[in-house]
Amino acid sequence: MSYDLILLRHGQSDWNEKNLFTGWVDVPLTEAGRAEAARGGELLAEHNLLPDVVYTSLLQRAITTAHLSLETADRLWIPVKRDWRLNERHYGALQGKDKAEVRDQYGEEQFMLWRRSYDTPPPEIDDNDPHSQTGDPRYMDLGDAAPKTECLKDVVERFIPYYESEVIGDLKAGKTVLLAAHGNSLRALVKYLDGISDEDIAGLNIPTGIPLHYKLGEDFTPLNPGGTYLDPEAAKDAIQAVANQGKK
Ligand SMILES: O=C(O)[C@@H](CO)OP(=O)(O)O
Repeated sequence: MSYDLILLRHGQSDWNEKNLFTGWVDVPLTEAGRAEAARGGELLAEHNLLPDVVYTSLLQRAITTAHLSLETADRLWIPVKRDWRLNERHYGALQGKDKAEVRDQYGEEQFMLWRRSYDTPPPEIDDNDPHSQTGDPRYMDLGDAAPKTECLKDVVERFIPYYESEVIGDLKAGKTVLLAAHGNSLRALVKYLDGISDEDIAGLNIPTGIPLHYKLGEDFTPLNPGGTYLDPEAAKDAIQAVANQGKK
């Protein structure tokens, strides 16, 4: 018995293109990002990995990516489950800031600590910051639990319990699950699936728009550790591009 789980980071967003820290800011896909999403759907169809259910975050770049890929794969009709727990990591006071400028201002070490360390969150975002989510109706139910910054550990702590209680149930029922989410929320899940250490996860980057297939065994651990990118060549270059962000 095995289970099919597909992780899909959204296609390029406006702020990926501009090299800005994004987090919970709800920016749209670029035209290139929309094309990546459609190509993602083609890859699903080519590999006969047709999702039976899709999970998305509450952010339009993941929602649109899921929609465009499912449209291409002719699976627009499947059930959709959306939850804030799949959201990108909240980037705190860095949201809206230029990555290269932050790196120049604070230095490489602090930049990488904020960006990739497991447990050092950026400073909290101020409620009056134009990029704060305070008052956003989609997070009203969260009340005081709504984050104002997060490190990767915080994402693991919100996302993994949800994965275990919701997603595993669908997998158990024999459904092929597509999870359309974000660079850091998917890093949190990959850390958990592959048992990556707090230190080593710093070196793992996920490219936009390329489906990553995990075949899970009976105990829901990967039969193909690290997963399999459906377009491995494109993934290699794209992973390097994410790693180099902030460099000039
Ligand atoms: O800005 C962000 O929200 C994320 C993903 O684009 O960036 P990074 O890869 O630097 O964590």
